[in-house]
Amino acid sequence: MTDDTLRRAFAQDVLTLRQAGVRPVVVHGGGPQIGAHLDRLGLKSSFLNGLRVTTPETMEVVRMVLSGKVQKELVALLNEHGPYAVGLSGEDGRTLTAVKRYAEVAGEPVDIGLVGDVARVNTAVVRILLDSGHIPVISSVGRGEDGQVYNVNADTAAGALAAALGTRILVVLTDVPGLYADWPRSDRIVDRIGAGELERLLPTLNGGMGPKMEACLRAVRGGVGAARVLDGRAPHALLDGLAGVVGTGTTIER
Ligand SMILES: Nc1ncnc2c1ncn2[C@@H]1O[C@H](COP(=O)(O)OP(=O)(O)O)[C@@H](O)[C@H]1O
Ligand SMILES: CC(=O)N[C@@H](CCC(=O)OP(=O)(O)O)C(=O)O
Repeated sequence: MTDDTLRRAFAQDVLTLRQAGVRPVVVHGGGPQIGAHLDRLGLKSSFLNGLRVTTPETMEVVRMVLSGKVQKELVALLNEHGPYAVGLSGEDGRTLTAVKRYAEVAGEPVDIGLVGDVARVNTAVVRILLDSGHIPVISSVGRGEDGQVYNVNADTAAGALAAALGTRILVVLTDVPGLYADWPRSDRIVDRIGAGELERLLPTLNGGMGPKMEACLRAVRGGVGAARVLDGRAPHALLDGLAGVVGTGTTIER
């Protein structure tokens, strides 16, 4: 999403899917864009368990960048060929109700501020948009029942939405070719993995792969047909991945 050519190829893929009768829902993050904006403001930020430690000041930037910048750019790109895409924050229509999430270090919970997990999904507005032929584009910001706005990891938001909508497939685009079997070594990619095996593997995963695989697990456990982690650095990764081009990514099966 930080490379214009890749972003355009992604938008084309989404539009091609829509034209083919698929009803895509786009959930986006924007970690690098948030990082760049925090730098510009001279604000420091750090990650724990792949999650950004989020102060109220950081939250303001996260919300602004995700719902105000990354989302609007993506919507504009999708709408170059027609009035298809509609941007929604997880806050809108109470799509994502969040609950405070803690990191875990040595089995102990660690407070990482305004980071949220998805407690509940309200699919009403998303379904209205899908039924009217639109492409919902959703940012991973949620509101808690406590009135607080929470920073939700984009993979977490996508996994929860996929399960709530009962989608056929969850596709996760990232910056590696898939799940490395022997991380930090990168010579072997896991082709496919079942939910049970992934659950056992989950505590050993670090960095952003933790929330990503947890989201895939949540999706398939929640009834989604399959989840696929694909290398978003390859142009048209989305269409190639769905077409089952051999050697692409990691598939998480029920
Ligand atoms: N087993 C693993 N396989 C692949 N990547 C891993 C693994 N463990 C940790 N990672 C890290 O997770 C990163 C992907 O997560 P993240 O940075 O959150 O991506 P995104 O921004 O796409 O959500 C990779 O770039 C890699 O550094
Ligand atoms: C809690 C948490 O870590 N939130 C993420 C939200 C954006 C995101 O997930 O963006 P990517 O998909 O580009 O990583 C963050 O603040 O970076």
